[in-house]
Amino acid sequence: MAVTLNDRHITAFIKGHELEGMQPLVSAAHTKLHDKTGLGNDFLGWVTLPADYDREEFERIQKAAKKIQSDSDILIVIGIGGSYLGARAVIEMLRSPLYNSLKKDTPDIYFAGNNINPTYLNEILSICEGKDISVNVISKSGTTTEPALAFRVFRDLLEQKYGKEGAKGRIYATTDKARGTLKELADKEGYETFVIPDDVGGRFSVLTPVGLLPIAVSGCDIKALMDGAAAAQNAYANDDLSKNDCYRYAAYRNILHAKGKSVEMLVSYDPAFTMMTEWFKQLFGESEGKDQKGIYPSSATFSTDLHSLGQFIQDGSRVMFETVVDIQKAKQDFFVKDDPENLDGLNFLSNQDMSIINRRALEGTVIAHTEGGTPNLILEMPEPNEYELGWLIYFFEKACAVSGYLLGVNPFDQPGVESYKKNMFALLGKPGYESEKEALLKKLQ
Ligand SMILES: O=P(O)(O)OC[C@H]1O[C@H](O)[C@H](O)[C@@H](O)[C@@H]1O
Repeated sequence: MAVTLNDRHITAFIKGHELEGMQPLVSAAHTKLHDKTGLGNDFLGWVTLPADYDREEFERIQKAAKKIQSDSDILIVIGIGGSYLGARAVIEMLRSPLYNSLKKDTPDIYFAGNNINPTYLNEILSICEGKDISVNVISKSGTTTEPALAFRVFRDLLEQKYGKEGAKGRIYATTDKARGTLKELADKEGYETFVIPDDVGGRFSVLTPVGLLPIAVSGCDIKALMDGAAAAQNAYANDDLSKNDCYRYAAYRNILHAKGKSVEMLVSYDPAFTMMTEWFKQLFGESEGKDQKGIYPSSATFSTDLHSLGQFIQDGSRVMFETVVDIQKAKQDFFVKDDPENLDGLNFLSNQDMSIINRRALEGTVIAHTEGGTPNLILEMPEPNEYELGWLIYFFEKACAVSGYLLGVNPFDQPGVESYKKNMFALLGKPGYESEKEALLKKLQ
């Protein structure tokens, strides 16, 4: 079954001819993407990846996942940004945000190297005490500070615990095929390595070994994930806006942006989807937010955030639109029983599944927010399974690329990320940054 765009509620904000007017622009973006003639055309490997991924490496991923499942209580996944968010997002969505606390026969999974907070690191280390551990260190560049620092700590821990030879059999490195410090280290130490293809940027890499190894360790069916993405690749291969939901979503975003909607809120009614919204924020934020342009990607999980951000969405500055991911089937439902005494006055909710109550919350909110002046697009995902999620991931990746081209930016670079790094390195005294240090220190006085 397919992920589909329900655009019924957008008609209050966008007229038919506005969408028709976008067709030539969308077709031009489509051609750039498929003929590889647009900005950033070195980074288009993800477009056909679901069909042409490396099958031999895929087998190795599944073998490594089985080994980790059989010899480890805990898998530490070290990475940041595109080398972190996708794996965590898929595991939380398909297994559970409470994955580590569930009764299960797969290892616990902790994510490290996604911040520089010492307390967080210490807490993970103490959880590891007395447990068998494997480590998957992930970095495309192989030089990112946060994961490199965390890996130094966990490499040391594994070598202390298992000896150099034992540690070697428990460390898996996912990185560039040839370049970077991590690749050199992995080759020198003899770790098993997995390759992030040159032409797939970090934020588009969840369907490469970056995401696939940790996701497989959690017990998800990575073949079905890839099959869903491949189905989406087929479904969105035609540029006709009336038949291509992915492109229609990109076009609507662009029209709304031109009408002053500068914030998109990705919303779901399932806490398991919350990390998917974090993945979405990197994907769209780094792809579109440049040259002083772009829609600011934000997120909310309802009904939770209806009790915090709901007021603003209904009634605050009219700067945002919502994209609601409507996951139409709950993994597990809960039957709300009748209470003969009805002391809490809740019998109007009883004798039905809780998912129905959640659905009424969605329906009521979509109408309220739309009437309040916040446009709502709805993405219907029939079931929370591997196939559908693979489809949804590809949907967002392709929509993001087309949106970026419609906006006139290079969706595949992230030059703005370097500024803070330069300052941080200078302040920490990294060799090569000496001249900047003094000037920065003066600014801090
Ligand atoms: O995979 P890595 O090379 O370690 O990069 C991890 C992340 O860090 C960078 O600063 C970029 O802004 C991200 O796009 C990237 O996903």
